[in-house]
Amino acid sequence: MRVKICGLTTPEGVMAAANAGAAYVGFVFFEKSPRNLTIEAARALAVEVPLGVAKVGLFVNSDDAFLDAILAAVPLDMLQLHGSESPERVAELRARHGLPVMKAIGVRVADDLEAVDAYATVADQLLIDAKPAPGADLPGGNGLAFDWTLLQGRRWPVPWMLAGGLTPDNVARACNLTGARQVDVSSGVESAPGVKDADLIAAFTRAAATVG
Ligand SMILES: O=C(O)c1ccccc1NCC(=O)[C@H](O)[C@H](O)COP(=O)(O)O
Repeated sequence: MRVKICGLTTPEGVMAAANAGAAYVGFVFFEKSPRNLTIEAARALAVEVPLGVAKVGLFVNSDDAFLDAILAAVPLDMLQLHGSESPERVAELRARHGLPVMKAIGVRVADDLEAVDAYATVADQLLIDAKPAPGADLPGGNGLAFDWTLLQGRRWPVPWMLAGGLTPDNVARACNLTGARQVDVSSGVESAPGVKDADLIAAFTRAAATVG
């Protein structure tokens, strides 16, 4: 089981994630988010991430200039695209930056899964997340779960992660229901929006590790 802890904002949070065995740490570059990082803050965090833990930058419909500026300063290992980027834009960014790209897809009903196939041919990984409520400020990181049974029997040709409303209490059940072997969490390991809790991070990775 591989765990991604998303929306880290402090060195303590990064170390808590690494010490708990996270395979990925996520840094948010989206102004409206309580987890948003400046370039300087992100660089300071990224250089402290232990080798072997992948540093994922989360972007929402970012333009080339913004991505260029972040990538010139912050040593990221993967781009997570969490907006309405088209399959063509995913392919373009993957080629332009030479980094693997994970495309997030929001799911509320079965029809939402139709979009996944188009991205599975151009992205390196998929992030299957809950679709936010209409009018929500954030396209992700809302602590909202979706109906996990929608994923039963679904398979894609690239690795995928399950996200959306996961917590230490529900992550094992979510993985057993969906067959997920990678999970992503943000709100479920926070004591307040944007404030990661080391005990919850450790509890989350322990619970994920119980999945057979
Ligand atoms: O975390 C944010 O603030 C955020 C902002 C804009 C786009 C995506 C964002 N977060 C995505 C995630 O943290 C996760 O990939 C995923 O949505 C799960 O979040 P949560 O339900 O809070 O565990």
